[in-house]
Amino acid sequence: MTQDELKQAVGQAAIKYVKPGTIIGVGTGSTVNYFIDALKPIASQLDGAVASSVQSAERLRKLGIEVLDLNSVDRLDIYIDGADEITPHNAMIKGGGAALTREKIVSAVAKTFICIVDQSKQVDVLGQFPLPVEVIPMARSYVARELVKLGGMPEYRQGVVTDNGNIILDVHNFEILDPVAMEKAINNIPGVVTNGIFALRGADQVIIGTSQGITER
Ligand SMILES: O=C(CO)[C@H](O)[C@H](O)COP(=O)(O)O
Repeated sequence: MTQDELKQAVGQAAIKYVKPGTIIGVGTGSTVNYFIDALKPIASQLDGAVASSVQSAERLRKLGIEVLDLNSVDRLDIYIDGADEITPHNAMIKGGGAALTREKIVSAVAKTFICIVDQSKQVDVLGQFPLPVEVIPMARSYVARELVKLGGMPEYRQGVVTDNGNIILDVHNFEILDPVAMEKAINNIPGVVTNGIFALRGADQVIIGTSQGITER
């Protein structure tokens, strides 16, 4: 199976966790796009969705699913999203699609974070994928210098402005042996909105598409 077929398979596999009459949290990316497409037959049974990006919101609306403001929702049973890397302990790097801040906020509200990935996203140690950091534009150079002090090589993601009006620094050269400590350390730099390590709140469930079939843990 191709990587795209594996993404489609995990998107479909996540549908069984969507209960009629609920509001769901929906992430961002190509894997999540397959999940949204798979919602089509049950779209009318949902009470709505909270999306982590303008892109996902538009895709949900095309299916007739009402997209709600997070401020009008006090609980989400599930949040479904992809990842750029995931460890056996369910710590992740996210933000390849620049939606990391909203992803972190919406997932924080959800009771269960279900991560859907193809097998290529599995790693033992986070950091091969450059770590996205969302930064207030005026703090870009300062934050970049602080990230160098932490051992990283930040690269400005040219031409990208997040849904929140900020910029992204992609940090190369990190070997993230303690994801919780690193997540906190980077978030402590003034000017950082958030970083793409999801370890303080990792995934609760993971659906993995492999060439041998779907596995869950
Ligand atoms: O964090 C994300 C977007 O900000 C995505 O979940 C992550 O980049 C994975 O994307 P894809 O499913 O396209 O491989």
